[in-house]
Amino acid sequence: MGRFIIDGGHKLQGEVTISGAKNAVLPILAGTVLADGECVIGRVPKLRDVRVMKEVLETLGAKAKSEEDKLIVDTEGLNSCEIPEELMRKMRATVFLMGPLVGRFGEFKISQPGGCSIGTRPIDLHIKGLKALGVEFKQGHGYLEGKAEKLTGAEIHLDFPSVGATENIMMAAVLAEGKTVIYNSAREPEIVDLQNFLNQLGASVRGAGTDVIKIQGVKKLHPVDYQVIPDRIETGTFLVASAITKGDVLVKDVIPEHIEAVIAKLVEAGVKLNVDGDQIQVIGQDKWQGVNVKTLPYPGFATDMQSQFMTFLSIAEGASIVTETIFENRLKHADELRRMGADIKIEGNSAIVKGVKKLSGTTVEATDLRAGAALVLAGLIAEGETRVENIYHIDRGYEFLTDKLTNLGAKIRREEG
Ligand SMILES: CC(=O)N[C@H]1[C@@H](OP(=O)(O)OP(=O)(O)OC[C@H]2O[C@@H](n3ccc(=O)[nH]c3=O)[C@H](O)[C@@H]2O)O[C@H](CO)[C@@H](O)[C@@H]1O
Ligand SMILES: C=C(OP(=O)(O)O)C(=O)O
Repeated sequence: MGRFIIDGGHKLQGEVTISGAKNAVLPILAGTVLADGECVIGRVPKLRDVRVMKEVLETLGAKAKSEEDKLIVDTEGLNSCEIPEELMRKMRATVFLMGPLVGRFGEFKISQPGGCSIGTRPIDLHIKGLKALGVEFKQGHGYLEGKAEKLTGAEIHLDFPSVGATENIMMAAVLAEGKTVIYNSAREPEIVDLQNFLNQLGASVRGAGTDVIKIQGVKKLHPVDYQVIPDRIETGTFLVASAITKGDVLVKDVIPEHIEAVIAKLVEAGVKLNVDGDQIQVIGQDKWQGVNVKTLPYPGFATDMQSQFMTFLSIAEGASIVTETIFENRLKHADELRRMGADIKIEGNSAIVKGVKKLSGTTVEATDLRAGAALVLAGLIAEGETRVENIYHIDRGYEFLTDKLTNLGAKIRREEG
């Protein structure tokens, strides 16, 4: 399974460059199916989820090869619309293939997607949206089939601004006949990135970044070169890593507007940050205050930063309340942080965190991707050695994590087996 072994207590210092965004590149790679030919996607992070997406595309008949930080995907030879169950189970983002496959070929066959154990994560809103465009669904033993003779634009009201449902509907609608309007759409930066990619392919999508997205269907799309946005969650994780070790780190190649909510909370807690263009300098402080955090859809505080922030608050001065409103089971890291000496009590969907003076190293388990990141952060400041088990979760979302942290002065190594 593999583990990280961290010797805590070292200040992080220096510069770190942020990789491409996992949550932007995955729908974009799925979206390459829409264009018949070779797309060159740039700033592709080397992550487990990206490798799975590449394997899925190859299973469908596409050719995909990596060149430095590029992934070249040729979807001309695509000859299957069925994703095998063992690949579906490997990650959540396989579900993004529904929209592109039905858009280009009028059909798909998938099974329930995998992903982090942070909640039940139904796909009813994806299905509702695709149905509105004309997709007929058939559910069998462990599979879900979708077919459409023709896709027709529709007005779709999402009950919740689901990121994945918004993306799937966008990708199905670009080749539908007529106009689609998605109301209460998700506003995350990754949606804007997908809109930009689709429009370069020749689609007509407007409004991403707001809660109404309008898509005018076109007849055909063509392949392009495209570069994905930097990862705002990796950015936030390194800001916290610097702050929590009282370090002094320049975080480079970022889009600060994408993590304003995290920056605002760090500043409220007393961390000094200098934002300058696409760089953020974190100036380490000896102490910081507890603050309350509530996760919300963008532009609110991202659920994907909640765990890492909880580690930060676990050694703040005073108490904090962390409330998780997006996923119903995303506070599991609290148990592991408690093993390291944190004082955290769970009440419903909130964690009451009372700052302690120090954490101490022990063996802890990553229960999901960001919980794993939170434990790595805890390991960086803990007294003694921390062993973070099940790091395959962390490999889903952080490129070159040990190298990046080691370059900043952390003592972290990976042990396989
Ligand atoms: C690959 C990717 O981009 N993953 C991100 C995406 O996940 P994902 O797209 O799965 O997240 P959603 O925005 O869809 O989910 C948010 C909430 O809506 C619920 N829901 C969602 C769809 C649906 O059909 N029915 C339903 O009830 C979910 O269970 C969850 O409680 O956005 C999340 C919220 O910002 C992030 O944490 C994930 O990192
Ligand atoms: C929950 C996450 O990812 P996914 O939706 O791919 O499971 C995440 O990136 O924190």
